[in-house]
Amino acid sequence: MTARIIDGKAAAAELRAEIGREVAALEAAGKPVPGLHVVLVGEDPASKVYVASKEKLAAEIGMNSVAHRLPAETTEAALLAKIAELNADDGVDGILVQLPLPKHIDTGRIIDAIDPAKDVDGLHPINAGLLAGGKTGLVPCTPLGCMLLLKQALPSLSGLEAVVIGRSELVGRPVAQLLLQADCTVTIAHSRTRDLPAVVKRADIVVAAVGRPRMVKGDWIKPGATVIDVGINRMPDGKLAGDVDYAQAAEVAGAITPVPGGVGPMTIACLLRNTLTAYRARRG
Ligand SMILES: Nc1nc2c(c(=O)[nH]1)N[C@@H](CN(C=O)c1ccc(C(=O)N[C@@H](CCC(=O)O)C(=O)O)cc1)CN2
Repeated sequence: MTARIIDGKAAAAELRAEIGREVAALEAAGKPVPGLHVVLVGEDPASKVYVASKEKLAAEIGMNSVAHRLPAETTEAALLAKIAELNADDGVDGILVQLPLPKHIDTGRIIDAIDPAKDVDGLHPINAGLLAGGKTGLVPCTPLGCMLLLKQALPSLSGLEAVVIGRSELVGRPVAQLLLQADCTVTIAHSRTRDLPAVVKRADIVVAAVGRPRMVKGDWIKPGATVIDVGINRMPDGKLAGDVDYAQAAEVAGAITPVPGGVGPMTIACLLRNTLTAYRARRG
């Protein structure tokens, strides 16, 4: 069997175009356009690329897109002051602080300072709590992207066995909550899970979010399963690899996301969707 490729690049382009039409309709009605503000601290090369991409794609669909680039030596107090300024600005609908932050800054303290109504990353404890309670707040972008791809790939998720590998606050935990909301039977596997291959083998849906290149092997996958690979690992040759051994898994799975071109592009499209959601919740 050769798996169907789930094309995240195409799905993301379609989602951005749809949001762009909604932004154009707001503008045509004489309303302000949504404002997305992304904060980058320091010079991490990958973060610089992601922030530039967020800035460009938000502007491309007509949003008011602003990137705040702060030096690596920025203090926690200065970053908190920047967030307070953005929280208080009525023209700001979405605030995202690019992660990882430099080590001298406490990430939790920064996330907690963002107005939950503007937290388009969905990481604030209020939004995480709403998600854990099965309610709708702002949902983290990558998990939201995984769900949109799964809903596109499968006729129904109800009753399916889902195994999420990884328990991070950014991906593993929220995607597990979303799968539960979609009536899947969910297992969160992690570094202490015993016999991980056997756990993964019973899954109809596998979401790999561990950050270890090609860790999930083809013979771990149940024939016909849907595989969502969240890993984006830069290899010594400069190429990207996912957390799943794609060549092996594609021989067994029913459908699979590639890396690059799978979940990654959905992350930014979902950020734009969250910005529009935050705008509508605040401004109608
Ligand atoms: N505050 C946040 N920080 C980070 C998040 C996040 O959701 N919020 N996620 C990642 C980085 N990220 C967005 O910020 C991101 C990662 C990957 C992609 C993407 O489109 N990847 C492409 C490949 C790009 C490449 O060549 O490097 C793909 O997979 O096809 C977009 C956004 C960590 N930080």
